[in-house]
Amino acid sequence: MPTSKYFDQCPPFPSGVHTVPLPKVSFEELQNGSEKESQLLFQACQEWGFFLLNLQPSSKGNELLKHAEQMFDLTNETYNLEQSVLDSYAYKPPHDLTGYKRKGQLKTDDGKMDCIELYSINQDDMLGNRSARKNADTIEAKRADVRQFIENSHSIIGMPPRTVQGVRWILMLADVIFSHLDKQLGLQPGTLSELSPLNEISETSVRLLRSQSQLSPQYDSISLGGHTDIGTITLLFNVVGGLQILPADRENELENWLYVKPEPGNVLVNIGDTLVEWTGGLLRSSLHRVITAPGEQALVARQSVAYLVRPRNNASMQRLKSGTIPPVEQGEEDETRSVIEWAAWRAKQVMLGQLKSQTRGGRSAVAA
Ligand SMILES: O=C(O)CCC(=O)C(=O)O
Ligand SMILES: [Fe+2]
Repeated sequence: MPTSKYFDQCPPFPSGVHTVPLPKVSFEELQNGSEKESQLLFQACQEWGFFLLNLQPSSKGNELLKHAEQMFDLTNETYNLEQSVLDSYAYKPPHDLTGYKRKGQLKTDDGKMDCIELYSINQDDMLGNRSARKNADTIEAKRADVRQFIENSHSIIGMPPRTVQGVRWILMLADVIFSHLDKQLGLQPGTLSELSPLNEISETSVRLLRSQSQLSPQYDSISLGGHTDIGTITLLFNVVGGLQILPADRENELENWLYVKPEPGNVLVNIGDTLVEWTGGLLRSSLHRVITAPGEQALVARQSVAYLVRPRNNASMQRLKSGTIPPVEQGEEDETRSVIEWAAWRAKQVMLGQLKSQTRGGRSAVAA
């Protein structure tokens, strides 16, 4: 979530709604190599597939919060554009998900249509790894800010920063998270980072999301249907509530979903399906969705910013090998497709209704 500026502008998250007791992991402790924090992170990735990462008081963490705030400003500027202008940057599913998706184009769990707008910005476009796309003017004007957001986020997750002005901070986050996951999974240091380098083509994106305020809120209205993220890891910044997680052992019924309470100074981190595949189901990718914000928060527009990390397109989906990751057993099929082939197959399965989004993974580790 960004710094408190955006929190101060909206009504408080109400008490009395059911929230997920998500573990809070300290980024500074992870940077310092704390084994306790490393284990907390790993357990959260197994039990919930989600955790809150407290970016304060780390200076690198605070830098990321400032960049996230710039992305919130960019979201505001972009959604202030005329509808016809936004529509001229429309995404082209299923092959090209970069660009703008207006509300009402996706079916939600209850058979109704979504009410969220998305604008996806392609990482390679921002970093210059592929020829530049023409994005909305607001985004074109802020290419340097977006690059900076990507670089800083990436470094927090786990990719060696490249000397591209701006993008480095988001990448730093990834570096830290992946190095702890490498350790807990018994992988060689650098394994996960090397699968997602910034200078190789991937489907990684920065997504700006917005749903409008409601005058007479319908609290059970689903803005974005239940799904898991397809990539490795997602960093999600939000201020207004509405994000919900379905705990692993629960049926998909309204009362079973739990809200995530946005916390100033924190970023929400979640595991995607690729890490479930690579770890033979050791890590969990949880079903989540967006519903009308609770209480008075429904009366204001809701925006969020997601950094959705995908591995390089030519990486393999094959299970990683270590003393901790369960080996492929007899009768089990090992995945041999590349990241890009697997993603295309999966998108097709979902479109044909043959693959239902559901929580996956969370299996116990083998004794090392
Ligand atoms: O807006 C949110 O809080 C969630 C967005 C999300 O889950 C996604 O973009 O994949
Ligand atoms: Fe998601």
